[in-house]
Amino acid sequence: KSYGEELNTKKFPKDFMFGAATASYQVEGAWNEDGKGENNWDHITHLVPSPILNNDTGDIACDSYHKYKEDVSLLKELGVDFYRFSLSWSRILPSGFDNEVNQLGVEYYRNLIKELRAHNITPVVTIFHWDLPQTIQDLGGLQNDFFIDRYVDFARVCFREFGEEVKYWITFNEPSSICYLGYGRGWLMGLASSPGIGEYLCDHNLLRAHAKAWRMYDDEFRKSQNGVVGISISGDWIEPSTDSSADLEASETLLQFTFGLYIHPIVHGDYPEVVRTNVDKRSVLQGFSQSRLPRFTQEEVQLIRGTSDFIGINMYTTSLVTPRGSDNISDISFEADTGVTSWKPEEWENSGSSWLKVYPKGARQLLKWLGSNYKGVKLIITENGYSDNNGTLEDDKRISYYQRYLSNIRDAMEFDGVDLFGYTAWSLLDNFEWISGYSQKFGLYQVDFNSPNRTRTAKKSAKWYSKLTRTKCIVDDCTE
Ligand SMILES: O=S(=O)(O)CCCN1CCN(CCO[C@@H]2O[C@H](CO)[C@@H](O)[C@H](O)[C@H]2O)CC1
Repeated sequence: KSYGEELNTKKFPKDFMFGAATASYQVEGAWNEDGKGENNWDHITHLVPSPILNNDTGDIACDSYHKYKEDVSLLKELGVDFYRFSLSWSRILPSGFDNEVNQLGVEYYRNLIKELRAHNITPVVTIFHWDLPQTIQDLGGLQNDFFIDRYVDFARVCFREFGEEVKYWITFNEPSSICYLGYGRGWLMGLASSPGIGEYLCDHNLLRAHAKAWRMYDDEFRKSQNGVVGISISGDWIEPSTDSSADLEASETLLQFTFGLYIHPIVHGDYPEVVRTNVDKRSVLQGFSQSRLPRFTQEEVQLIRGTSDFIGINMYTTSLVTPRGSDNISDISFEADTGVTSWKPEEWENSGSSWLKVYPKGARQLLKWLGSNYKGVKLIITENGYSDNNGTLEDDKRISYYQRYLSNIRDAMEFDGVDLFGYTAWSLLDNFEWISGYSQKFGLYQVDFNSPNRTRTAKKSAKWYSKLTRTKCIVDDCTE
């Protein structure tokens, strides 16, 4: 049974920021309008046969490209301090390269940002949330170090075009989903999977691209624009399946392979010890003359260290872990490199997503682990939310999920000294849930995908959230 059910703390500090999030490919639609170029998701969802459930596509999605003013009115109704959204690279740079800037694409984001600021809502902009120009994916995408400078070129265009109004930037959304799922298991990017090899090339290039973009902002834009640049890291809290030392060590190992793989280089400069050692050792045993995990040069270690003004955390759920029984050395994969096996017990509380089991205590444990491993790093929850499959307006389960998770998050701040400055609900709207299509609903607002109007309707959770943003209180009455 998941624990952390009791609501200890219920009230957030008055300056704590609450927001809501979406992502470009999941809500915008207008996939080929006003000069936008094709991206990997246009490509993947148009494959025949399609790998997407029900052959769903983001061709229209929530039609936020045309309905962004309505979206902002919903955000106003929610009373959020900020709105986290992402930029479609191929809407701004149709060829993927900075040889041609699509002014209509730039205008769309300019108008959205203007509308937000007119309603006193702070824009929090994710530069890359998984939609990659197909031209760059065709060149190997993030597995090719050619990607690094293409990304920095794109980031420079974003800072230049929007940086006067945008002060919060996120370079990448969920490196592990991009690299491990995208190139390791062929899920999110090109469907060509390269477990244990392509995914590490992706990690290595993504970290260097992030660092170069942060340095470029620091050198060329920070003085005049005075913003902050971070990154959003996702992963499960990894709970030892027993309190044996082997399980405790297995938990630490998997946390280092999921969170540490990205945050350790950004904070300390290089990969975590256990990641380096495990992959190097297994690569040698497998006959590789070079480790499958590339090495940073000393110069790159200096380049990457200290390249984040904050760390965003996307948290949803928890996994149990234990060491793997034996090591089949011919198994070239991330999972084998970790040396552990993780799972989610059947009996844990469900959601509308098989991978999302409800385990509120994990929220506190994860923040505590991050706070103690990366002292002095400012944290913000850039995604947390709950799915169902029917999009019901009477979404009491979503409210309960949010209350229990938020209380545990508040506990981490109150009792574990975690330095957290904001929280983001995923998502503002029901939207395109990647290869699950529209079958999983995460929105505070229901979207009617059968109507050409893509009608938005407030769920019960939207009314609850709009009270939370104003009272900072997660229950009806906080006068304890
Ligand atoms: O069981 S499997 O291993 O075969 C599938 C695991 C797939 N999950 C999907 C969710 N993702 C993190 C959350 O992903 C995030 O959260 C939202 C909800 O998913 C997305 O809509 C956002 O775009 C994304 O940022 C981690 C990987």
